[in-house]
Order: sequence, then C-alpha cells, then structure tokens
Amino acid sequence: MTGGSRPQKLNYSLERWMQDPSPPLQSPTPSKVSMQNGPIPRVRGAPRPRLLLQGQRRSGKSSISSVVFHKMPPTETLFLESTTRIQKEPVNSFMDFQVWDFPGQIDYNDGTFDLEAIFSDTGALIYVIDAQDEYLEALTRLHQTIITIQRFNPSINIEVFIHKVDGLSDDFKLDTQRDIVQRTTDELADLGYDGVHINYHLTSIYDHSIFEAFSKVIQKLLPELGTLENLLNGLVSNCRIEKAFLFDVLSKIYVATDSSPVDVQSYEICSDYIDVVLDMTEIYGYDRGDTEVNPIEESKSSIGSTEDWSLPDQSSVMKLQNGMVLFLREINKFLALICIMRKESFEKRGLIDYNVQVFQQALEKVFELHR
Ligand SMILES: Nc1nc2c(ncn2[C@@H]2O[C@H](COP(=O)(O)OP(=O)(O)OP(=O)(O)O)[C@@H](O)[C@H]2O)c(=O)[nH]1
Repeated sequence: MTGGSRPQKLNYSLERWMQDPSPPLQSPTPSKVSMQNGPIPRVRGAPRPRLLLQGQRRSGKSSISSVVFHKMPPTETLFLESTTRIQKEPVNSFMDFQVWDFPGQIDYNDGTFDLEAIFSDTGALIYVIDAQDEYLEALTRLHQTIITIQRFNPSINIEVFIHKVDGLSDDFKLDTQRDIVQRTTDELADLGYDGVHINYHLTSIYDHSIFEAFSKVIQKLLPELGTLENLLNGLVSNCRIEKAFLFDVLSKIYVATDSSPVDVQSYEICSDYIDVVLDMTEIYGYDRGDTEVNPIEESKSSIGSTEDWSLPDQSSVMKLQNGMVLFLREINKFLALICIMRKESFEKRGLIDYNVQVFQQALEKVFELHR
C-alpha cells in the first residue's frame, strides 16, 4: 500500500490521535530546555539564530564546523589552516542559523570589538576545550567569556565541548569532565555567578559524539521542539516503533526524537543509514532538479516554505539480522524520519505509511505556524 492510500482500520491512526481533544499540538512535553536558557521564538524576518564557536587555538573549532556542516572526512582536518578572522557561516538547513568560528588567538575583551553586537543575538555559545592538552588557560578564558556574556545576553545557552576525547580512556574522559565542571562551578561561584547554567558534552570528530552534541545544542534553539516530540511520541505509540528520529539529512543533526531514552547504538545506526541512503541516492537517484540543496549555500528559502515540502517521496527499508527493521522516509528536502521497529510491527506497512503521511502533514503545519 502506498503512502497516499488509507487503511480501513484506523484504530492506531495518528490522525485520530491528533484530533483527540487532549492536545498533542499545543502541550509540549516537559522540555529538556533549561529554565534559564531557552529556545529563541522565531519571528518573521528575524535574524538567523547564531551559534558562536570559541576556544583556544587548535582546540578543534574549524574541524567541528567542517565535519558537521561540510561533510569533511575527519582525517582531512589535519590539514586545516589556523583561522585568522571570524568566519561567519550561514547554514541553510531545516532551520536557518549562522555559525561564527572565532580564531583562538582573538581577545575580544581588548576593547576593539562590539561585544553587544557579537553576543546579543546569539542563541548558543559553544566553547571548545581540547581535552588532550593542558586546559587551565582555556578554562580561565571560558570563565571570562561567561562573565562577559552575562552582561550582554544572560539567556544565551552555554555549551562546553570537552573535545578530542577519542584519545582518552573512558575513566580519564569522566575524570576530565568532572575536573572541568568542578573548577568552573567553583570559579563562577567565587565570582558571584553561581546561577549560570552550563551544559557539558564529551565530543570527538572521529565518532558520532560531535553530531549528537550538536543535535542537543540545536534542539534547545527550536521553539517547536516540544511539539515535534509530541508528534513523534504519537507516531511511535500508534505504529509500535521502538525509536524514531527526525534528522536533518545533510548535517546528520537530529532535530527531535520521541521521549524514550536515546541509546547511542540506535542513534549511530540511524545516522549511518542516512549516509548509505544519501550515497546511493547521489549515485543512482534521479535528477531532482531544484530540490537539490547545498546545506551551506546561502539561499532565500526558509523553513516551511512551500518548495521545502515538495517531492517528499523517497523511502527506504532495511531488515537487520537481529529481527529489527530500519525505515527511512523523506519528510521534506531537509528532513528525514528514521524509525527502528520490530519485524512484526513493520508487517502493518500500510498503517505505517499512512501515519507517517499524517505526521508529515502535521510537521508542515507546525513549521508554517512558527514561520
Ligand atoms: N584527535 C582529535 N583531533 C582533532 C579533533 N578535532 C580536531 N582535531 C585536530 O585538531 C587540530 C586543530 O584543529 P582546528 O580545527 O584547526 O582548530 P581551531 O580551533 O579551528 O584552531 P584555530 O583556527 O587556530 O583557532 C587539527 O589537526 C585537527 O585534525 C578530534 O576530535 N580529535
């Protein structure tokens, strides 16, 4: 049965669930967003949410940006040259945002920078610390930065990437994180900033951790997150899916997932599946004309524009050795839904196709509302 046809029995239909007066669309599940920092309400014509990437020289900022947004193979980052100017990169994706890569040697406290302009419209500060190197100086800079930010934009999300952890043992990774958290908490408390909320992530460009960390950073900037989670929860329970992710295809950032816990293996297999499907599509897929998109290319399209939702007709299924099924469905030109489910659940393929179609229509409405 194709996605467009209705199965007779609608007991598990997502549409019925969506029409239920107990409101899926208006009542976000308790969000993971902290009380202090939060998503930026998207206003028509508002500037793109900005992410600042800061850290010491050679801490890995440009590598992160190149691997996540330019699909650069991690080993090629060895040849990246040191950044000398602020690199401003518009990222055209499911949500338009900008990444500003700050050269490690810049001291923006020296009076020559307009700090208000830098920090005021910023959604998140990502501060990168090289965990394979001596990090005390990096911490001092981090603490100064946090204090500066409190003056200009206290609602900014502060995200610390404890980076290059690929070279460290599990114990050492956790010890390093504990040490960094402790020193930062103590220092800020001493200076009277003990209410500042900071998120810490262990990252490496050599595995999925950098994509997962970026996913969490971006999710906090999405005003639609609660609604997306609700819709995914409805889909998961109506189709008996084990786990569902909504991925931004080109960056492999997951925009939302249902509220069951994310285990790294499910995330990794879904993320790898995107690579497989993308590679196959690039080689053997038909020419989709103007739907082809360069994620970094500056364009006028914004989320929810009509052309974003055209031709959402790609899907793919893979049966795994362990009796599970991977199901990928293109939602629009930026987003894909990837589900992991048991073989038995996938037998109701018609119902799944139908509910995914309803899910897709709901997403379109959500993004239209927030446009
Ligand atoms: N082992 C390891 N090396 C990394 C990782 N990320 C980046 N690197 C390496 O770190 C070095 C410096 O990376 P860059 O991205 O140039 O660092 P940067 O922070 O942009 O440096 P500046 O432009 O000088 O501010 C490169 O040789 C990268 O290959 C990682 O996750 N693990």
